[in-house]
Amino acid sequence: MSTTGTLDRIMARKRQELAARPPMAPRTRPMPRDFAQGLVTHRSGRRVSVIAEVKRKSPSGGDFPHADVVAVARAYEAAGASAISVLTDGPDFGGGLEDLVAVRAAVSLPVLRKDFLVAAREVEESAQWGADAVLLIADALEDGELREMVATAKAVGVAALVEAHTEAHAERALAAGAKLVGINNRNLATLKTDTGTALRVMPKLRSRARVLVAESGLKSLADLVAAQEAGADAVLVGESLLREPDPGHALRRLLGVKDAAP
Ligand SMILES: O=C(O)c1ccccc1NCC(=O)[C@H](O)[C@H](O)COP(=O)(O)O
Repeated sequence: MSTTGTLDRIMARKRQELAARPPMAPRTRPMPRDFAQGLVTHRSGRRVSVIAEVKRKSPSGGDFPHADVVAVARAYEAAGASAISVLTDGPDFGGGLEDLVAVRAAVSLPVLRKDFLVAAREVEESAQWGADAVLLIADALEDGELREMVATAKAVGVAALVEAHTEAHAERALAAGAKLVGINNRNLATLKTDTGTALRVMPKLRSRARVLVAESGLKSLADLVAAQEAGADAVLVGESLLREPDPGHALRRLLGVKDAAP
């Protein structure tokens, strides 16, 4: 692939980690929750859905002040989130699969496993650990890998949110069979964020994707309205909520809830 920088470094580490570990022991999968349906219920309504993210740190943002990701996820649900995104990468994001299990047990919302998956076997494992959806990064996967991982997700009944940073990679996502497409405003090679990225790319995909998600760098109700007008069903928001002392209150404010004072 042509990307260089942070994403390449993480993907190379992930490939090494996978090669060095045996397959995980089978687990009893909890009853799946419908990730896509939860995101499109607002399509005819007043606003986009929010996938609210928990993570303890990130390469671009450093440390976030909320170690208890379960408490944050509960607050997000109470504030009106439609799904929770859980970073399960340890070295760069401070998370793990135990967070996925704990968050899912604490909320009734669908849960996205946000990680840097490199093989179909990890999609199957994600389902067993209770993920209702997995993130796949088109920019970092070859066409064959992407097709196989999307097909595996379908076969095991997990939603695949296929993320791209450019229109060309979004086209590859659709060609690989993706029905849920995320446009990441953050360039994962350079970590620079431009919230205009999703606004430019999403209209070109709208008629061909079941679900469109604008991701990264979103901070205000105006950002959500712009995403909705460009065709988004949902937005994925982490850092702007996690920087606040009360992430649940921050989400209510983001959603324009009247009692959420500034
Ligand atoms: O955020 C990073 O620094 C990062 C670095 C390398 C790969 C992925 C990275 N982030 C993933 C995401 O894009 C975000 O977690 C997600 O879209 C939420 O974005 P934000 O609201 O800006 O936290």
